[in-house]
Amino acid sequence: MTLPYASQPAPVTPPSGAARPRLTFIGTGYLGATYAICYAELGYEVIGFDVDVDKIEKLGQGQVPFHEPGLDEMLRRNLAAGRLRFTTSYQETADFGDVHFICVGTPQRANGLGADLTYVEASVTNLAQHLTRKALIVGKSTVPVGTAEWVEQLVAKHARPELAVEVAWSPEFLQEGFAVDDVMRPNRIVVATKTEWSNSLLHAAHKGVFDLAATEDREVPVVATDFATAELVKVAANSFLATKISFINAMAEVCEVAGGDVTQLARALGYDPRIGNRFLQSGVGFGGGCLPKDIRAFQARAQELGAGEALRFLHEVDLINLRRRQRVLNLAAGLLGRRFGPAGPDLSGTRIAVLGATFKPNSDDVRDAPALAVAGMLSRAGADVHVYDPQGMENAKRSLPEVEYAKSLVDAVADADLVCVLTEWAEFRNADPVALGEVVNTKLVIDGRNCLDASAWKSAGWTLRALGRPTV
Ligand SMILES: NC(=O)C1=CN([C@@H]2O[C@H](COP(=O)(O)OP(=O)(O)OC[C@H]3O[C@@H](n4cnc5c(N)ncnc54)[C@H](O)[C@@H]3O)[C@@H](O)[C@H]2O)C=CC1
Ligand SMILES: O=C(O)[C@H]1O[C@H](OP(=O)(O)OP(=O)(O)OC[C@H]2O[C@@H](n3ccc(=O)[nH]c3=O)[C@H](O)[C@@H]2O)[C@H](O)[C@@H](O)[C@@H]1O
Repeated sequence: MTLPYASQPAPVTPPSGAARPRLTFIGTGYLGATYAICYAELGYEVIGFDVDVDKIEKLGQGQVPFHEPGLDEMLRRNLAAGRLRFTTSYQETADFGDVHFICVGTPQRANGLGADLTYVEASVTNLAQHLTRKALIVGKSTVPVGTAEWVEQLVAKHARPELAVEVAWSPEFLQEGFAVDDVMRPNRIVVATKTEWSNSLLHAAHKGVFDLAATEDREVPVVATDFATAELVKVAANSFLATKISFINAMAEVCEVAGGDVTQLARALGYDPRIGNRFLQSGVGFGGGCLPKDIRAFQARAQELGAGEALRFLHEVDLINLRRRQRVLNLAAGLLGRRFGPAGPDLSGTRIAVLGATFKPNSDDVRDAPALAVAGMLSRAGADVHVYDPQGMENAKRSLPEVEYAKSLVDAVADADLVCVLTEWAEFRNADPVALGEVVNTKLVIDGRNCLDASAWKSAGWTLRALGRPTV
């Protein structure tokens, strides 16, 4: 059963008796910590819970354990105001919350394409076992369709029946790097509730967002739907975004052989409002903790449900995307005049600067980052690789220890035979090609994100190859 959501549901008294529902966010990674902090900023009393003791200690001391613009100051302000705290205690969390948002990771399974739901199972089971009064558990993690019903069964099995604990689903669409604004000013909220009570309570839990929108003369569209649709909206959205990126990268492949310029092609496409100009930035492809794993998990789930054929194109989307990484390796080898053996190109004796490690700028997230993947491929081909990233160095060192890490952009490019710009940080876009030209061995650059001013680099004497564009 689906219930109307946006249209002023009846007021509800939260089980804690507080005026506004008390919120908990279970899993304080990129999603949960951002939510906990932003909802405290909106005036809610909030607990962030995680099993990772280090993370919780850091957050409690006012340090956001990842890079997200605007979040640090907001964390400290809300800790000081007493609206926000962090804990590793399920009991404290269960005793406090009226609405518990499940924000734990759902990574790709180690032995397959599907989503690993271990953390969802552990967090829901433990929370349910510790509840001592009625509460609403809301799934926010990205999950395979059918998970919400399974979570309901877990809750029924592990929570005391007389508490009548309820489950709702509300997937999340925030983009790292814009997370604060995306949470405070979402472009839509999708909810799936099954009773008047959960509908009213979830509305109250989102009211801060609606109130903020009203003060700014905006509205937040709400789509109220059933569990399955809510789960599917999320993976459909990420699949669409991934497809759009792979579409333009497929065009880049064709431009490369036909002599076209994919950036001009994208610009021309984007003026058509039916297509739109966003997510048409071609380059080394998409990465991160979500798009790659979500399109794979979606295919795996569709296969299980007998609809594998419908999503076969997502396999192609994935392949186009992964080919971009290989393309940078092959281009590097070609530009450096290296031979291709049966195991790929031999880059031994070359020194290559890789600028960028994170999956995109304004983030320190290196999960499935194309830049770091290419750095690894270049290194395995024998190159002496020096990586520099403004924010991602610590995570990158843990993820890919076998390459060198430079202290600065200039250190990275010093004596390089080739520079590869693989994440479009402003520091790289605005770098002075004249100054860099003085420290490199050869003025050869691959623009893996179509982010450099080609004419400025050319005037400074560089040979620049951008993916999907003619050489300058
Ligand atoms: N990162 C993003 O921008 C977005 C992520 N999502 C989805 O949100 C979910 C979380 O993603 P991230 O925050 O990026 O992952 P993350 O890996 O940064 O954070 C997950 C957190 O869950 C914690 N955790 C694991 N087991 C737990 C347990 N039993 N109890 C409590 N905490 C536990 C981990 O310690 C970690 O801190 C995923 O399903 C993801 O697909 C959805 C939209 C945006
Ligand atoms: O489910 C999630 O976690 C999130 O995944 C993505 O957000 P995010 O991973 O933060 O990053 P995006 O900005 O979408 O970028 C993803 C990747 O695509 C690449 N990209 C993006 C846009 C583009 O035009 N071209 C392109 O190659 C980026 O460099 C990056 O590697 C979605 O945009 C969010 O809506 C979603 O909530």
